[in-house]
Amino acid sequence: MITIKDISKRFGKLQALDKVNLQLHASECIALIGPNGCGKTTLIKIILGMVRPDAGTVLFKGKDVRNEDAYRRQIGYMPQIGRYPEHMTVGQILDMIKGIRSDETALDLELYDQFGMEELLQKKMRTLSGGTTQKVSAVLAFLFRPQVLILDEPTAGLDPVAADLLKEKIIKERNAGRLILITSHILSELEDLVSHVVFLQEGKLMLHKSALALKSDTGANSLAQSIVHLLKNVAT
Ligand SMILES: Nc1ncnc2c1ncn2[C@@H]1O[C@H](COP(=O)(O)OP(=O)(O)OP(=O)(O)O)[C@@H](O)[C@H]1O
Repeated sequence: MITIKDISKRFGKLQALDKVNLQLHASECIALIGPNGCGKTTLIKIILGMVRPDAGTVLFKGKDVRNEDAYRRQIGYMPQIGRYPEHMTVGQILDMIKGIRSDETALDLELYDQFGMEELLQKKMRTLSGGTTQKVSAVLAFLFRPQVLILDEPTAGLDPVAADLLKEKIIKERNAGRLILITSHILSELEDLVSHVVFLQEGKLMLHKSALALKSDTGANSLAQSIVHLLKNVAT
């Protein structure tokens, strides 16, 4: 569904991404992992058209995304830190985004209900805790039933109950055939979610493998263990 071809990006002297190639398909849940600053968020933002690559192309369902905006409607994005107009209420934010979309899709209100958004509608964004702001971001990412979900550290700041609800939702959407790209430093939480692992280091693609192959190659019992194995081997 998404093809990343020879993508490179520099910020001044820093090579944030170096000729990255990837093919991502429907029904996959891909963990995008790697050390701080390895280029994960930059890659996500290039897929979303928020950052322009210096070289290379992104294809969405075979079409080059350059100069094309419509594909973004098919992607739900949950940023690492959601930034919203501070003076607006949760209800106003939701109404505004529904208004911008104005399409006929029946909304997915599952997380809206589970996260108790109804009780928060009158609250101004600036009064929300970090975790509650994350809940608003999660609700928005899933609301329009996108075919692709890009979740950047989605459970960071969520309480354990909310994190569990979000994980259940991710599994449900993966099973319904969506493509899910997720970054997380909490390896144990990827265990039940992930079908494939993409590992970046210093902007380079070091590995793209199925979770099953990774476990059998490393002889580890869990995905978390095999990723630790991988990180240690790369570090030495
Ligand atoms: N707009 C920018 N201007 C300058 N440098 C940038 C910019 N955006 C990212 N970088 C740099 O590019 C590198 C990759 O950043 P990126 O945010 O993609 O890393 P990451 O893998 O998502 O890190 P983390 O795990 O900490 O979230 C970092 O060194 C970062 O400082």
